[in-house]
Amino acid sequence: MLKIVLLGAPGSGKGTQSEKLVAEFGVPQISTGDLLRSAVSNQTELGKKAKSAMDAGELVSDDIVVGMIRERLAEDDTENGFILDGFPRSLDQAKALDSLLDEMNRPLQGVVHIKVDNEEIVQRLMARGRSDDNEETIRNRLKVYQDQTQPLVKFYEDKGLLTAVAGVGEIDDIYARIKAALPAG
Ligand SMILES: Nc1ncnc2c1ncn2[C@@H]1O[C@H](COP(=O)(O)OP(=O)(O)O)[C@@H](O)[C@H]1O
Ligand SMILES: [Mg+2]
Repeated sequence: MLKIVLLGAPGSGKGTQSEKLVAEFGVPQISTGDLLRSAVSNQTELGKKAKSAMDAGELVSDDIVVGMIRERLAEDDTENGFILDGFPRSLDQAKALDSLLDEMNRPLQGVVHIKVDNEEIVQRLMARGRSDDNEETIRNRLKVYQDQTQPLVKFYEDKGLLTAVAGVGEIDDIYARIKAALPAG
């Protein structure tokens, strides 16, 4: 059983580290960014609504992402847990997640905060070069992260759920730190 949130700036390595956790623990990674990008490329109604916010590096509306998470968590493969990547991204989303997990009687076990400093983040995102990774969007996403997502550090700290790990160095070394930070049970 592993029910965790990976918290960290865009480009902090949440996706990379999730893949390794998925392989080892056999629970799915749930990435709102990946779900949204797939909705955009499939040109669904939801994708059409989300696209402009994504292109601008803004947050997509809560009703869209919370609805997506609600549906995804209802699927059978989350029976043994989940790794949330890129959600929650604001206090409102964190509170929505709390009540959702309450409803389902599946409380969160822990939150791992992958810490990488801003300069390194900008370098990584510029190198990644996804369509929502141009310089202006990157700058805006970092601002959105600082304003809206960073407050989650305190929110989860206050709940006694947060562990921070250094997100720099070799991927395998970071993974070892994350494993050491995982909640027991
Ligand atoms: N929880 C969320 N709430 C609102 N918007 C989101 C959320 N997750 C992803 N998005 C949208 O999708 C974009 C890409 O997200 P993501 O793939 O998680 O980026 P990264 O992995 O670089 O942090 C975000 O900039 C945002 O527009
Ligand atoms: Mg990601």
